[in-house]
Amino acid sequence: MSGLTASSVIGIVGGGAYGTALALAAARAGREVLFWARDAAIVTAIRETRQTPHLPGVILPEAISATSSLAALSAVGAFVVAVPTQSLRQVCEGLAQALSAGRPVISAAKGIEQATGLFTTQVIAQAWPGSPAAILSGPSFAADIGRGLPTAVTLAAQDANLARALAEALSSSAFRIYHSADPRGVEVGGAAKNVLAIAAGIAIGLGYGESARAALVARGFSELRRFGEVFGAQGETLMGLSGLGDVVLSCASPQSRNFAFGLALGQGRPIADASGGKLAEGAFTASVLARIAREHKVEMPIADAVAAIIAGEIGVREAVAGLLARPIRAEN
Ligand SMILES: NC(=O)C1=CN([C@@H]2O[C@H](COP(=O)(O)OP(=O)(O)OC[C@H]3O[C@@H](n4cnc5c(N)ncnc54)[C@H](O)[C@@H]3O)[C@@H](O)[C@H]2O)C=CC1
Ligand SMILES: O=C(CO)COP(=O)(O)O
Repeated sequence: MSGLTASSVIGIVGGGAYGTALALAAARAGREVLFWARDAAIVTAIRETRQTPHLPGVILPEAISATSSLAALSAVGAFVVAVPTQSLRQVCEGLAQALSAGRPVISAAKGIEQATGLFTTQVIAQAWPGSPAAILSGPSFAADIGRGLPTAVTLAAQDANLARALAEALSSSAFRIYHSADPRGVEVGGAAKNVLAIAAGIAIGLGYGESARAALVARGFSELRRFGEVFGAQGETLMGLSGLGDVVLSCASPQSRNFAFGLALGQGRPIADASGGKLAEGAFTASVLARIAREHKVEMPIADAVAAIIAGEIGVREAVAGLLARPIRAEN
């Protein structure tokens, strides 16, 4: 069904932290891996030292070969694309120009495309027509995967058999992949959790404490669930690894770049340098998430507040005061 065989090479597209971690995971699953990075320095570093600055201290096995040529990926059996959501279309268009279509493409990006409001599997379907799209998402820091710590994620595709084949091909004892036929549910969780993690970081940065964080996480998850329902996401998916699981991880740990970005905002850092140069996907997804919610008349006050803060329309204290002043209502 997937065309994958035991000897299929896995192509990892995206030279950053998560691409490197997923290359390692695939190699640990017994796969030969072709790792594509735009940045030639990353390719050289891997070839010469078996290391990259994105996962310091981790030695990459020989099963991982690195290249900066898209054409070199021609023999790959399935692709994993691990680039920022807002770059996904451009990268997939590049793949479409360089290679024939038809092989599965797994998105590892967590976000919504700003210009179109599309989820990442929809972007892949448009940018590389004829290549079945899947999504891999769930609570998993690249550094944890790099260290071989136990991690579990969800891989979803509309075709349940494809999702199962891909999950089996990439799983190992330390990196367990559950499969699902609810890609939209998985994508909603991954995109919305980043916005929620920024909100949780802001609350902690402001010194509002753990009770406030728990309240935000619970009310934010309620928003995520309402949003997911509009897109036909299954409740079990939203309550699973890619939804609740990733909300729990990302809202709890400064290791999350989104949480750390919110923390810095709460501590008074200006928006322009609060991310410390790191990718905080939620900062790009907040406005489009809030916009789509408004269009579908889904109430998402926490996402709205994060979007307004990032747009510079409101300060963090004012935003929290606005949330606390909302009318008392039934919990659901
Ligand atoms: N780092 C992590 O722990 C996790 C990251 N993710 C997701 O993975 C995606 C990528 O994140 P990271 O790898 O962590 O980010 P990163 O910032 O470490 O790396 C991003 C990579 O994408 C490349 N890139 C950006 N635009 C490109 C373009 N137009 N063409 C080619 N390459 C381009 C950059 O050169 C860089 O190598 C994000 O959506 C993130 O939410 C998901 C789970 C965990
Ligand atoms: O998605 C992640 C963990 O599941 C990584 O979170 P950050 O992108 O916030 O670092």
